Formats: sequence, structure tokens, C-alpha cells
Amino acid sequence: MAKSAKKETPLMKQYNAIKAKYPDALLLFRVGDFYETFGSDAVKASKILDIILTKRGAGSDSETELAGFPHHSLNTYLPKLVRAGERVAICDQLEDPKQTKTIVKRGVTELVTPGVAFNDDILHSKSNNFLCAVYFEKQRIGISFLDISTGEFLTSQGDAEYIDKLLQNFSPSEVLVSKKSRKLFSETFGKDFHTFYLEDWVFQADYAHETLTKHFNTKTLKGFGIEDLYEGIIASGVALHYLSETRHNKLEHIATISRIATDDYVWMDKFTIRNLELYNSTNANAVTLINVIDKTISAMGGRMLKRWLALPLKHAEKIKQRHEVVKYLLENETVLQKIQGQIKHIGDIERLISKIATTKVSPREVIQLKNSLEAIVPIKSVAENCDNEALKVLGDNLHRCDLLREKIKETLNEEAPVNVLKGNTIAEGFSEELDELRGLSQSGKTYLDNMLKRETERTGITSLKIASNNVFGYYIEVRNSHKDKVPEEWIRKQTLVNAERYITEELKEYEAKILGAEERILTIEQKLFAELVTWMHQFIVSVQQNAQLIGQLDCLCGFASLAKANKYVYPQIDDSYDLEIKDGRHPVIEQQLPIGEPYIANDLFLDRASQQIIMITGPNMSGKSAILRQTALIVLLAQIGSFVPAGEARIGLVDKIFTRVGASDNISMGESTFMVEMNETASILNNISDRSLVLLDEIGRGTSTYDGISIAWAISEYLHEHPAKPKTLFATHYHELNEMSETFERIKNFNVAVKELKDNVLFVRKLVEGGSEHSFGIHVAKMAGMPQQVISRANKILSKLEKSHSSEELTDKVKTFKDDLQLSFFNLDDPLLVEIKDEILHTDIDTLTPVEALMKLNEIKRMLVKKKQA
Ligand SMILES: Nc1ncnc2c1ncn2[C@@H]1O[C@H](COP(=O)(O)OP(=O)(O)OP(=O)(O)O)[C@@H](O)[C@H]1O
Repeated sequence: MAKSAKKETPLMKQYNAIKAKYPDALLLFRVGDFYETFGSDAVKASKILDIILTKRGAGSDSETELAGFPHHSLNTYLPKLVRAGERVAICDQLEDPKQTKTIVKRGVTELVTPGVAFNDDILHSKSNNFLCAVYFEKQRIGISFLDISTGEFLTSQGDAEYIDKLLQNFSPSEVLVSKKSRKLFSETFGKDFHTFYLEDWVFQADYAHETLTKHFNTKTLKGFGIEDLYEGIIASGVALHYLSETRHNKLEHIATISRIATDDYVWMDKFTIRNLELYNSTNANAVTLINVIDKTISAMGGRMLKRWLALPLKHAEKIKQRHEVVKYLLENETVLQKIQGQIKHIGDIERLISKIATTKVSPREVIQLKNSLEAIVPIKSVAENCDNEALKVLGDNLHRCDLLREKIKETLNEEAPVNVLKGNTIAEGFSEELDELRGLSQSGKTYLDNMLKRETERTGITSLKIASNNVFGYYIEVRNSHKDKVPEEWIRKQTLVNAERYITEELKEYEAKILGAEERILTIEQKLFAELVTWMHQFIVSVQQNAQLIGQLDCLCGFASLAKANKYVYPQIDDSYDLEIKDGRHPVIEQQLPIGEPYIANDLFLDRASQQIIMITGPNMSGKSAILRQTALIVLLAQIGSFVPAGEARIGLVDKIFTRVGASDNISMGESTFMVEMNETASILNNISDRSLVLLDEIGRGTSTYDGISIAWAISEYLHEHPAKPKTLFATHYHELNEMSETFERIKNFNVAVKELKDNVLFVRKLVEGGSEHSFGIHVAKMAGMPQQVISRANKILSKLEKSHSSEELTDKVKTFKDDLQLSFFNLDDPLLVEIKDEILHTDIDTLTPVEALMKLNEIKRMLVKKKQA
């Protein structure tokens, strides 16, 4: 093998040195006009980007995979890599290859990761792109969220449950965790997040404090109201540190950090957010609440609505303020139309101004910013002059940004290009020097055109060409066939295969003037544009404020449009503990029913005095879950400031919403389904308040019937007896639970009415007072097309079971549960008991169907009866 094959080429040596610094990233290595990837990066890139994988140095020792793409396609390929979850280090040539004789200097200019991205093709306009950092202390966990594309920076701290909820709410694109907490993080918050692990030393209080104060240029963090958040500060410091690690140093738009004020907002834990399908659903095709209620027009509005939904208000006054604006906009349609008509012209000014701060902005985007700010002017005057106090304040606070708009207008050409190097960025009349050069370049061109014409005529050479190169400037090119017609005074400079190149005195004279004019024009344009961008930095905060206000206004206008389109009403919010909904509807389901099939509206009343807990029974598919969810969604909509899908609604402020569904969906988590269900429920019982709304859907379903009923019973009893008396809806198909209303005064029975036909059930979907006699599972099985044999067999087994275990018998058992604990009955050495114990221990409760459970119980009972008889 040749010795030289073993040696690294200088290029690969440079590559390896840079790659060693970014081992976790996919390195895009600029070579000439291409971005190349090598080795395992190339294998990955070729797969993700569907580009050809080749080999470099094939057959030699230094053989390595290679895949690349043209540098101008970066914007096409980069988002694909990032979306596939890659961290991408962009390594550029740091000097002009023409200027150096040795290998070109290269270095990483940006590290793009899922949580740190500017590229419009990576970002979703109506969603934030949050980078998150999580710091674990013994007692508490600190968290921060930072969106570099909008400049928002938030922090908080709390227990695992709270942090989990925030992670769910803000759904960050990337989560930073210390290496030592790697396992702890996945154990606590699961494996759904895109995580990156940083060295432990980054997670230090002093370092974080210093990073933050240095960035904000303040002595303390008092002004931000976060100085007492020890863990939160560390998490925030880590997020900022990460930005500098990924080479993001121009961060003037991250102008403030605020604390997520937990106490101001309705508490919903992650199960509730998931169960209510606010933003996403386990079913990818399902329509979520946000899909239905989002009538915003701007990107800022879309993002604001998500924030509002994540953090519903708890203060009656603030909520009412939003309702009043919506009411005003509905009553004054022209105002609504005027405002929405202007919002249509507003681009994503929040992200545009961030691009200004990071100087990643294009001339066309600056024009877009100006036009957006222009649309704000009429909005401001409409809002200021309207008859609603909150709207007026909003209008007052909008900045006209006159100076900024004027300056952009006089500096930039209205048709400015995306790339400043394309020319024509700066407006005419802005710079004398520029105008002069442009004139020169223009007249120079005309002069050359005229000269070409004249010389062609004079010499009779038809294929004359005038062009220039870097070596000897302007020249005239003559094809070989016309060589003999060349005038004597032309000086030959170069001979090509088919042509000769000449210079002339006249050309030399003009060259002095025009050569380089184009280049100088571009240099000046770049300089003036850069100056404009720097000058604009003083407006970052004003534009950010406008972005926030337009976001709010867009949301409120959206609520008005929503109320109008879907017939929502103004909800009354008060400080009572009552919840009274007349003709309530499910906002999502009602939009999805086939045309002509109406959604059946329902009334619901809950309070703490007489009707605290409602047991809702009814067959499967009758609409129990729909009633539960619509109740929560109506409260939620009301408290984010929207009107609600109902005929009428009076809502005593709710401060926590809990929902739990006893489902079998969790099997995939590998944990016992029932265990998960109980874990989730336990966290409710430990957190309830007097303003909580608790929705339990088929809790207890995850285990055998007896277990299930007992647990459901005990939970309901606990909620009833709890001094907070939380308002509760409990949907169950255990009709046995109806017995509870006899003992517990604030538990009331309702059922979702069905009409029983001969062999079938007709769903009426009306919630009516009273309990149910029995379950209807078999009817549903029939409707689902189960074979007739199975249905009739099931009916037989059911009636047999019902005979041998009347519901009274069962509920008596539960009621006298305490008495049953007479251990004296159990002589632990009794061989029968050992046998029963074995029987129970070998039963897999999680896979047992209710019928099997009853049969097993029957078996055990028979053993006992036999023993008694003996
Ligand atoms: N009020 C209503 N008006 C019209 N259709 C409804 C109404 N309520 C529910 N539905 C329809 O019935 C379907 C079943 O409702 P839902 O899931 O609430 O039933 P359920 O009683 O909770 O059933 P299960 O016990 O099987 O979960 C819904 O998907 C919806 O299409």
C-alpha cells in the first residue's frame, strides 16, 4: 500500500480538527461552492436529504463516505436536517480562497439546533420555537423557555408535576439537561422530548447569575422579579449559555426575562391538557380545540392564542375585560372589519425585529417590517377612538414608529431584493455618492454599447464583443474568422482557441472611470444597509411591544369572529362557586358532526352546597365523555376570554381543572395501566382546592369490576368528604355507584338518556336526572357488528351473573367494606385461605375482563361456601 494513502490530506486534517470540536453535530463543511459531509455524517445526511452518498479516497486507507450539496441550497436542506432532529454545525470559509495560497481558513459560524433556529423554513409561524433548560435541585426544579426567533424569555420553578405541566404547555423543541441528570430527566418527564446534555458545570448559580446580568447589563435580577428563583435562574443562565455555545452572540432582542406567574393562571396538569386535546391529540387526524377556536390572522395572534390557552386567567376583572372587548367588537362590526382588514397586512414583526437584532435580516424583510408598521397606524386610531376602555388602552400603547418607517422609506428601495448583493437595495436620492456611481455605471454601459456599435460598423466585424476580466480589464474580442479586419491601433492582449482579445486607448480611458463602479456600488449598498439595520436596534423594544399588542388584538378579534361563526355567548364570570351551563355544547364535536346531524345541547349545574358531585351513568357511546369535556372546555374558553358554546353560562371562577380518563391507552408506557391510572388520580386528590373542577371519566375501568367499583366509590367519597368540596363530574358505567347518592347528600345521579328499542339502543344524548339500571355494553357490541352467537351468549352470561350478584349485594359489600376487614375471619394458617391466597396472587388483574373477574370471585365464594358447609 502506498505510504501517501495513509497520510491525511490537509483538507481532511482541517475537517477532523473542526469535527472534533463538534462531535454531537452534523458538520456541513464548505468546500468551494459545496457544503460537504463526511463519514457517518454523510451517511446520515444522504438518508435524510435523499442525496447521493459517494466515497472519497476510494480504496485508500483514508477512504470515507462523502455527500454534499451546492451552498446556495442551504436553505432547502438545513431545515430538513433540523426537523429530523439533527444539530447542524455550519462550517464556512473564513477568507477569500483567491487571497490565500495555503489552505483556506475555515470555522463554524453557526450551530443550528432544533431549539435555536431562525430559518423561516424551520419555524412554524403560529408556534413558538422554544429552547428549554431544566435544572434539578433536591426539592425543586428550575425551568426556562427561550425563543430566539421572537426574543421571549420566561422562567419558573416548582415541583416535578408543575414542571411537567409547563413542558406540556410550552412544548419546547429542545430541552437542555445536565449530563448527571440525564436519567432523572427521562424518569421524571418521559422520553418524548428532544434533549441535549450539557456539562454539569454550566448548571451553577454564580455562573448563571453572571451570564444573565452580563447579558441584560444590570447589577441584579431584581428588576425582572426573578431574583428569588434560585433554580429558575440557573435554568435561565443555562439557556443563555447555550446560545453563546451555538455561536449566537447578537441577542439584543432578548431584552427582558419574566417569570411565569403560576398564581395568576388556572392550573391544569399534563393529563388534563392531553385529555382535553387542547393542542394535540394521540390521534394524528383528530381536530383539537386550538384548530377550532383559532381565528387569528397574524403569526403573533396565533402564538398568543396558544399562550392564552396554556395560561387561562383566574382574575374575574381581567377576564371580563376580554369579554367586554369581544362584545364590543361583535356589536361594532365595522370596527372589527377595519382592524382585521389591517392585521391582514401585518407580517411577523416579532420575528422580523429579532432578525434585525441578530443582523440576519434581508432588505426585503425590512420593507415588510415597514409595511407592517404602516398597517398599525390605522389600527391605532380606530382603537383609540372606540367606545371600549380596554381597546382604547391597547390603541394608546401601540407605537406609530413614524421615525422608523420614514427612515426605512427614504433609505430603501420599495422593491428591495432578498439579497443585498443583488443590488438596487438603497433608494435613489439617499446617497449622492451612490447615485453618482450608478449614473456612471449606467452611462458607462451606454458608452460601451455605442462604442461597440460604432466599431462594428467601422471595421465590418459582425461578431465583436466587449467584456472585462480581472487580468487586463476591458477588452474587445474578435473571432478568428474576422482577425484580418482588426485595425492597427488595437493592441493584442490574449489569444484564445477561437478568438483574440484586444485593448484600445479609448477602452483604457473609460475603464478608469467605470471599472469597479459596480463593485463600489455594491459595497456602498451593503454598508448603508448595515448602517440602517444597526440604527434600527433602538426600536427593538417598541416593535416587540407592538407585536404583543397586535397579538392580543388579533386574539380578541378572533374570539369575536369565532363567537359569530359558531354562535357562542357571553359567559357571566363571578366569584361564586357555582357552575351553571344552559344548553352547553362541545366546541369541537359540534363542528365535526355530519351535516344535518345536530349536536344535542345539555344543561349542567354544580355547586358546593347541594350538587357537588354528579355521577353520570349511561351506556358506552352515549355521550358521557362529551358532557365531561364540554364542561371543562366551556370553563376554559370563558377564562381565556372567549365566548362559549352554550345558550347561557354562569361560571364561578375555577382555579384548577383536573381530568382523568381511566383508559387502556397507557399500556404502551409499559407500566401497569391500572397503576398509571391510580398514580394520575392520586395527584388530583392531593391537590384539590375549593375552586377546582374535577372530571373523572371511567376511573377504575383499568381493573376488575369489584376493584374498579371500590376504588371509584372511595375516590368519590373522598371528594365528597374533603373540606374543599370540589365540583366533580364522574362518568361511569358502574351503575352500582348510583347507590352513593343515598348516603352522600351532595352526590347526585344523572344519566345520559337512551331509548331502549327491542334489541337496540337509541342515543338521545340528553343528560337527565336519575341513575341507570344496568350497563349497555352488549348493545354496543351488537352495534359494532359482533357475531350474533357472541351477543346471545353474552346476554345469557349477563343474566346469570345478574341473578347471582345483585347490585345491592355488591354495593352492600362496598359499604360494609370496613366491617369486612375483620381479620379474625382469616386464620392465616387455614389451608383454604392459603389456596385462596394463591388463587388471588396468580390472577393477573390487569388482563382480567369484568366478566372473568366476577367468575373468579364466584369461584372463590364457592370455595368459602363449601368450607362453611363443611
Ligand atoms: N350531545 C351530543 N350530540 C351529538 N352527538 C354527540 C353528543 N355527545 C356525543 N356525541 C357523539 O357520540 C360519540 C360518543 O360520545 P362519548 O365518547 O362522549 O360517549 P361515552 O358515553 O363517553 O362513551 P364511552 O363510555 O364508550 O367512552 C361522540 O364521539 C360524538 O360523535
